[in-house]
Amino acid sequence: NLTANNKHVKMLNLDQPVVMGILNVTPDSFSDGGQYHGLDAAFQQAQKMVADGATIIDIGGESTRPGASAVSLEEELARVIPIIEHISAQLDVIISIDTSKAEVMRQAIAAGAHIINDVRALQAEGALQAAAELAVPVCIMHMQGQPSNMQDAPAYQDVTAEVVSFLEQRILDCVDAGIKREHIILDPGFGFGKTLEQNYQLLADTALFHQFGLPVLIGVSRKSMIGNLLQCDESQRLAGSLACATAAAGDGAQILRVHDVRETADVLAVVAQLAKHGSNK
Ligand SMILES: Cn1cnc2c(O)nc(N)nc21
Repeated sequence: NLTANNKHVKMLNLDQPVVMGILNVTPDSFSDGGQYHGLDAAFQQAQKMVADGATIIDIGGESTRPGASAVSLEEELARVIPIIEHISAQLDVIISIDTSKAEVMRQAIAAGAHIINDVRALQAEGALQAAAELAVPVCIMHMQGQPSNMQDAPAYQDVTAEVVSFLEQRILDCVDAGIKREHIILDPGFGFGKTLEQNYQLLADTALFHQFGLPVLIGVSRKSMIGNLLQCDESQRLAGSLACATAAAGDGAQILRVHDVRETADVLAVVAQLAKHGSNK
């Protein structure tokens, strides 16, 4: 169990897989197209995701889709702090801040966020120290390259072995920096410097990421690994996303980061029910 920050002590019980609802407050987010840019619209979306079964709301002010451009600190803060304050005051839900910037981490936690979600695994200036000082759960994710170039030519000898060993080393770096080991959440980083085949290899290998005894977060919702396979745009990727969620949950993933909360929560309920009946194979 991950205890969120002392501001609102919330227990994140991961005995069963939980849904993390995506709340992009960016004008170019690849799926919502920034329709939640306004505070009220964003809050209503958060409210709906909580009602639909989201245990965590992941708030991001800088799009990390392939080719996305960087966002200034001021702009990112302006996008995320108001909505964090609003959700923290009005909803009983765990809030994660999707950011790589140390200052955004600090201000987001001060504003009521409980978890740090960093696609750059705390590699930016001051991020490791900030996460250690804030003493909250933190998700570290593997990315090859940067959003601006990661999909140009992803290359691995053995994608799973290399992602596993990156996370293994990053855990050591985090612990050395003073982060409690039990506060760390691991994420293979689907779509972050991986080809379609490499993404499916990682998904097939989900169970291997449990070797560290830490929660595993999976984010495949509506991604190109589904779109390129099915040749469809984001609005047509629900079935593919749910198939991936089913596979990941079946392999013990604890947190699923998704756009379609209701449908994913239903999938997890069925997977949990099925898991109660050990097979007789
Ligand atoms: C912000 N973001 C986009 N995709 C993601 C993924 O797969 N994992 C995590 N932790 N964050 C993500």
